[in-house]
Amino acid sequence: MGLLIDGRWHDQWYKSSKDGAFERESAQRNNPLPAAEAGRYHLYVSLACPWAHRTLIYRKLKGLESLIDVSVVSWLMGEHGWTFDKSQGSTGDKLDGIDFLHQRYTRDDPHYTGRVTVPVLWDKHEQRIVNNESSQIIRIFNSAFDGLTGNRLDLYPEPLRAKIDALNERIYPAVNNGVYRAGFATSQGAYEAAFDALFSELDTLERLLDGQRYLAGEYLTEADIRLFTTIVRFDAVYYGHFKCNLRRISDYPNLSNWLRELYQWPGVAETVNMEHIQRHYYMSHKTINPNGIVPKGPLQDFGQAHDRERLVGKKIWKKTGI
Ligand SMILES: N[C@@H](CCC(=O)N[C@@H](CS)C(=O)NCC(=O)O)C(=O)O
Repeated sequence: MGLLIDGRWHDQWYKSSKDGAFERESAQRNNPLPAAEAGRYHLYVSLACPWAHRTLIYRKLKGLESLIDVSVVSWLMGEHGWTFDKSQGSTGDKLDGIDFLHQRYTRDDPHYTGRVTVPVLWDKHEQRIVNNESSQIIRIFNSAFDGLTGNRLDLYPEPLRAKIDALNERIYPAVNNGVYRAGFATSQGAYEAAFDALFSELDTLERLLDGQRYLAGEYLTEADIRLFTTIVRFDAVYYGHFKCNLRRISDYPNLSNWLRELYQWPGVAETVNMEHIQRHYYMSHKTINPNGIVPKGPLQDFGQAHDRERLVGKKIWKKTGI
């Protein structure tokens, strides 16, 4: 794993702050979509990555599969960062067969400095990265192509935006990024702070989901998708590999039933790849798992019946006009 400095690749582990806390670099490409066109954009993802996973779910739910093709990187993020090694689960780079994702970044900017992350939304016409921030790519997918697809589903409906924003603001630091802050901490204090904030938020979410079907109420929204991609990885990876082991998700009845409902949502299960997920984390993070042994468990079946029908659910909000 590493980063680009002035367009040159350097193999380097994450730097943590003085007190041992992990700090995630902000995404550097935050552009809106230039124009909605079928076939113009290409999506780069890792099937292991929770941030990239959000974009894959949106691509399914919003009917974008025939408009936006995808290249999947290999599960192993080693000395060259993300690669297109087909022997390690990659599809290869479908655009021009590059070997490493960092080559895509330097094609955008030959002097790029920063981490080379997924997801990436690439513009084939302009030969540049439109956006590499998942929270923005999913907003683009939520509406930009509606005129082409006729898809009216709205995961960020106007009347629920304030609620969704407030949920995201809590859940991102404590849970989505919180598991990484626990796993990549390099001091006991930083680890414990992340651990405590994580389980305090999971306890709050467990209570919230006791009385309502989804995070923002009766509709499935962006807030649920963003949380889902972390929760579905939790027991298999974060519990052990990142030492988030106060409780498993399977110890939380509401969270685990909510997880199953989302997993069983049409199209979602096809976006979950446990082989990529487990291999990526355990094989790539050599500082925390030096021998790269991948655990065989736990036994999980997200296809089991859930009990969420006991609560009122209205599925996904539908836009009235496009
Ligand atoms: N803010 C970004 C974060 C993306 C991110 O950190 N992705 C990880 C994979 S899970 C990555 O590519 N890491 C490579 C690195 O940091 O070197 C987003 O949400 O899109």
